[in-house]
Amino acid sequence: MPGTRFQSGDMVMGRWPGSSLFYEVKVLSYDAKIQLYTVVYKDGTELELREADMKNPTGFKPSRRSRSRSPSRRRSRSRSPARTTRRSSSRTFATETPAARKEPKMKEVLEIRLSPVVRNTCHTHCWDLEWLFVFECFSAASCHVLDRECEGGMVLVCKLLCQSNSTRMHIKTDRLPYGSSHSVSFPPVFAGVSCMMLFLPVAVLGLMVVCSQEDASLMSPPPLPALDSLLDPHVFGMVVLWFLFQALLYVLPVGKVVEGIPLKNGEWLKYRMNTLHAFVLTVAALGAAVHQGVDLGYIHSHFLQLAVSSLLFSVLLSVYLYVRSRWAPQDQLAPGGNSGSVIYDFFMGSELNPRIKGFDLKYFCELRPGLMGWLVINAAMALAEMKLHNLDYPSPAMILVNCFHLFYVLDAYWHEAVLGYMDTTHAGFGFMLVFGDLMWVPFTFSLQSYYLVYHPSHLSLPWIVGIVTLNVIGFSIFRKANSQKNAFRRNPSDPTLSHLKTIPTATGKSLLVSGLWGLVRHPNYLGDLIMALAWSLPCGFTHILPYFYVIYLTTLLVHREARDEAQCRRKYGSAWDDYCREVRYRIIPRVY
Ligand SMILES: NC(=O)C1=CN([C@@H]2O[C@H](COP(=O)(O)OP(=O)(O)OC[C@H]3O[C@@H](n4cnc5c(N)ncnc54)[C@H](OP(=O)(O)O)[C@@H]3O)[C@@H](O)[C@H]2O)C=CC1
Ligand SMILES: CC(C)=CCC[C@@H](C)[C@H]1CC=C2C3=C(CC[C@@]21C)[C@@]1(C)CC[C@H](O)C(C)(C)[C@@H]1CC3
Repeated sequence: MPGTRFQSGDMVMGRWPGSSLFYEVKVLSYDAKIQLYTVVYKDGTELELREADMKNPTGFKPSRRSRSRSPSRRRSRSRSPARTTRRSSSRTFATETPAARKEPKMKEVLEIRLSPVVRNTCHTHCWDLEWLFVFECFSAASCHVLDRECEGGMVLVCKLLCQSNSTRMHIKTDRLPYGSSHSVSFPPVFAGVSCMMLFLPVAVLGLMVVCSQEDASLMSPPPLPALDSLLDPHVFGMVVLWFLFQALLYVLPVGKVVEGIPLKNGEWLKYRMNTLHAFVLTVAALGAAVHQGVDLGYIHSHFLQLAVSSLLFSVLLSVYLYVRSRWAPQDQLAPGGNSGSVIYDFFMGSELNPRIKGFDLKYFCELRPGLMGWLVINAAMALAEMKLHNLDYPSPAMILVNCFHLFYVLDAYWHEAVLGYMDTTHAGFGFMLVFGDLMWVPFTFSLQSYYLVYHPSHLSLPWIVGIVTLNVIGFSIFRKANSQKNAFRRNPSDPTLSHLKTIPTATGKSLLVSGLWGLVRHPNYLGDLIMALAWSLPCGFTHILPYFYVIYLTTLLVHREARDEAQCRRKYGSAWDDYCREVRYRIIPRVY
């Protein structure tokens, strides 16, 4: 490349688009016509950079900077955001301009997350493929697609223009920043999603049927009753009534209104926090109904019918959600939420936070009809146990299970916890979550109390004390970890957290790296799993079925952890690798 400042093969420092961060790049070529260098970053991203955005590596010195802003946190080991990429003894792979040193300013860093989703099953012509690009920008910077290079109908490289500084980027789909792409290949997805939609409801019903057998063995499941005997219009009416009653409580003008997550268009969603009020009013209403002669035993005697009606209701609600999502504006869709496959979008959900006026369907379903229904079912099972075994009081095992579950749900209500969780902020609201909230949660989470109705379990006092202690330990870890993380995300300078060590990341957010978050990378999952075990133990060791919840939660959280890990690696780059090196275990110390 005669006459140019940098030659092909040179290792130089290149600015990451939209940010003030420089990373080591290799010069590939120079286009004299447009006066741009094509460079490749260490993670494989190819960009076209202007000469002004490239510097000689010798001019770079590692910056010294405290890891945290609060004076108390400054005591902890210093680490610059340069550590978001690795450093060698001889040179600095990334460094920052003084402007980026104050963490709030680091919001200027642009994080690009591309989720290409094929919208068309036709793989023959590349222009038949539409792509959905999800950009998570921490500044007003945005990019638009200039062009695509395709081969065999698949997009290989996307050419993007970063509007904030006119940088052009070529992003290879197999080399997205931090190596992630979720291109959807339809035939397997279609089959997988269809199987899950059939399998999950049948599994719930199967578990319920086995639970009511004397030999509650999964090895000898009895046949499912005929579907028409399970579909009862009266029961369906009760399910609809329950949903509407909870919806009515949700819209009551009590409880404070808080801001949740910002939408892609910068708007902040508002949520009314009145789950505890709703809980108290539900208990009062049920108390009044029982006083008026309503028999809660109906729930036990129509348990399967209730589950089937909830399933039907979930399907209808999901159809409504799918249909309305077709008209939803693009900026209200979940990442990857409009894949073009009916079945996939129906299952995963397209809209992120579907609302009817201010009524947030996802937030409502996550916390109310299902979780509250779970508690009511538990109470009904305690009554059924007393009736079946002629008891004055429920058994200690039943009391323990009821109390643990009640405590867990009240904790969720006290903290109105779901706003910052992955499902609220990232997942579309489709059949999976609707079914999860309205059928899976109430009818599988209550399996332990249902099991105890038919399988009495005698607990000695030391055993009771041991189980309660285990639950307290699990809950303390779960609560403390979630509260610390939430408080830290709300206010990173929170004085109550100033004793904790943190690692800064290039996005401007830091990661907690000591205390519970220094023990394992998901202490909140650990606490949840310990609690799950404590909930199963009162049922004894005769059958595996009461341990279904632990098995489900372990599977779900291990999968979630992997998904979150991939997301965090993409978001935080090698700062996340640093965190993983410092905190080696994911969920269980020294085991996993
Ligand atoms: N009972 C049940 O069926 C279920 C219960 N749960 C429970 O729900 C709760 C929430 O779970 P979930 O939403 O999956 O995940 P988390 O609440 O753990 O959220 C993960 C996010 O936390 C942030 N984070 C990760 N590590 C750190 C760190 N070291 N310091 C600061 N922030 C960090 C990252 O987001 P960012 O950096 O962007 O803020 C990451 O994406 C858990 O307690 C879980 O056990 C979950 C699923 C099912
Ligand atoms: C198999 C299948 C269809 C799974 C769907 C998953 C859902 C059942 C769960 C996904 C995340 C959940 C959370 C809770 C309940 C289960 C679902 C909906 C939660 C509301 C329970 C109470 C907790 O305190 C919580 C608020 C932390 C929790 C949030 C995640």
